[in-house]
Order: sequence, then structure tokens, then C-alpha cells
Amino acid sequence: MTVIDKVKSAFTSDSPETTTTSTQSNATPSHTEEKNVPSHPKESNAKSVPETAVLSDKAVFDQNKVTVIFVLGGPGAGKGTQCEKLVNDYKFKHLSAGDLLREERNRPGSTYGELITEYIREGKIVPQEVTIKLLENAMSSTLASPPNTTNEWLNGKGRFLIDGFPRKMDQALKFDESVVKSSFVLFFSTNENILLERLLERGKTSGRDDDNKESIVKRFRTFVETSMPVVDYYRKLGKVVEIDSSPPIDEVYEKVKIEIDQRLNSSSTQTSNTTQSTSTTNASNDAAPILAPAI
Ligand SMILES: Nc1ncnc2c1ncn2[C@@H]1O[C@H](COP(=O)(O)OP(=O)(O)O)[C@@H](O)[C@H]1O
Ligand SMILES: O=c1ccn([C@@H]2O[C@H](COP(=O)(O)OP(=O)(O)O)[C@@H](O)[C@H]2O)c(=O)[nH]1
Repeated sequence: MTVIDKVKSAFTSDSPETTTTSTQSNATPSHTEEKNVPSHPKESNAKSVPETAVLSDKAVFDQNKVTVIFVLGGPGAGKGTQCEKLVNDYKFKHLSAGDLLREERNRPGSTYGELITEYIREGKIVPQEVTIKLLENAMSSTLASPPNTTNEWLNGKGRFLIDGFPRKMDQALKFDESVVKSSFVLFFSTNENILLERLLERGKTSGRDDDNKESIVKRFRTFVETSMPVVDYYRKLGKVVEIDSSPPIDEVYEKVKIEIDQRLNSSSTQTSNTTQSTSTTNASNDAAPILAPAI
């Protein structure tokens, strides 16, 4: 029995040991059957249960200190490209859910390596416990060793761009509940022809086994069926900032900066120039929310 078979059989078990939450999505793609990762896989010895499968039932981080912006958009919309630019200008930590999954897949001894490989190749959404725990772990270690000494990262504070997540309703609700409530969503929209063209081009050098036409088609389907409901959910809450990502990269980024500046207390220039000493000057702002009133 392969690891995938073992995990799948655990998923389909009726055992009460299988983790369930009240936040399950109705938006499961029609072509796949996805269940949660069991918190205590039946056949495992204790060491094989990865930390990645146990989620808290209350928020791990204080939302007054830790700001999370979700970055969503179809595959190839330019999420990673724009995030990289924002990191330079606004001192965000960029966490790509897809990158974290690929790292976990490549980690020797990972229980979920084969499972992640199959889900990514099929364009399906990896069970939420794995992805959320990877994100939470990455956030914890970033906060423990902040990427810089700017005011945004003093005294336990931090600001994260979470890229390519949440892609399914259960993830969205569970992250808000168990990690920290997100502030808003940057949503990059464009059309499928552009996405396809970009992904095929990226596929020439990315080394990703899902940047091929067959996987891309599946990813598009998952995006429409499973991820767009997440965008719609946040849209109803007034939390979506939609940006057309069809124009050239720098043009898109100009729009992104305008939107971000409106929502953060400091502009990119101010933030970029902030040093430890100016942070001290601003220390009285510590408890102030980083974000302007809800959009
Ligand atoms: N606005 C843009 N115009 C043209 N090409 C772009 C644009 N944004 C991104 N790209 C290119 O498209 C590909 C996909 O972008 P990427 O940021 O990796 O997308 P995502 O993270 O949304 O999957 C990359 O090769 C990138 O260089
Ligand atoms: O929260 C997530 C994010 C990504 N993925 C998987 O990782 C793949 C690649 O995602 P990534 O964001 O790296 O790339 P994109 O599809 O946006 O180009 C997706 O198709 C999914 O299979 C996932 O299961 N859950």
C-alpha cells in the first residue's frame, strides 16, 4: 500500500479519530473527493504523526499585532510576481502556500509527500490541515526571527502576504478561526487565455510538474469551482480589492501600491525608509491597527 493509499483509506474512515470541522465547504470540486487529514492516523506510530496535522481551535496570533493579507487569483495571474514587489516596498513577509507545500513534499521523511505530489499534479486542493499548519509554522518562525527591524516587526508584530491561499471555503474559515483573522484580500483577475499563455511560458523554466497543459486545465477548473466561491465570500464581506492583472507587471503594481497605501498607515516610501530608531519614535502606535477602516 502506498502512502497515498494509506492516507486515503484513513480519509474515508468513519472513525471518530478523523478530524472534522463545522466549517466544511459545500464547494468540493465535482471531480474529486477530498476529506480532512486525520489528526491521529490509525496505523501510525507516534513519530509518524506530523505536527502539521493538528490545528488550534482558537486564533494562535493576535490580530492587533499580526496582519494577514490574502493574495488570490487564478493560476498564473501574477500573485507571486506582485508579492515579491510588495515585500521590497512594504516589508511584508511573503508566504506562498504552494511553495510551502512543494517544500514539504520535498522534505525527506514527510508523511504527506506523495499525497501533495498527487494533489498538485491533479490541480486539487491539499487537505486544509496540512496547508494551514505549514502556514502557521512559517508565521511562527518568521515572528520568532523577524525578517527586518522595521517598526512593522517590533514587539511581536508582523505583516504577511499569504499567496495562493485560501483556495477553498473550509480553509478560509478555519484559518480565520485557528490562526488569525485576515485583513483583506488582494484579488488579481484576468482571463484564461492570458493565464494559459503565462503558465506555459513559466513552464519552460519553472521545473513545476503542474505547469503543463493537462494540469493547467484541471487547475482552472478547480479555481472556478472551488476558489472563486472564496473570493465571492470575502467580496460579500467587503474585503476584496480586485485588480486587473492583464496589463504589464509594473502597471499592475502601480495600482496595487495605490490600494495598499490606502489601507496601510504608512506609504511604501515611508516604510522602506523606516529604521529601528524611527520605529522607536512610532512606538506609541504599537497598539494601533495597521489597517485603515474596513474597505
Ligand atoms: N502582468 C504581467 N504581465 C506579463 N507577465 C506576467 C505578469 N505577471 C506575471 N507574469 C508572468 O506570468 C507568470 C506567472 O506569474 P506568477 O507571479 O508566477 O503567477 P501566480 O503566482 O499567480 O501563479 C510568470 O512567468 C510571470 O513572470
Ligand atoms: O492552499 C493551497 C495552495 C496551493 N495548493 C496546491 O498547490 C498548487 C499550486 O499552487 P500555487 O499557488 O503554487 O500556484 P498557482 O496555481 O497559483 O500558479 C495548487 O494547484 C494546489 O494543488 C493547495 O492545495 N492549497
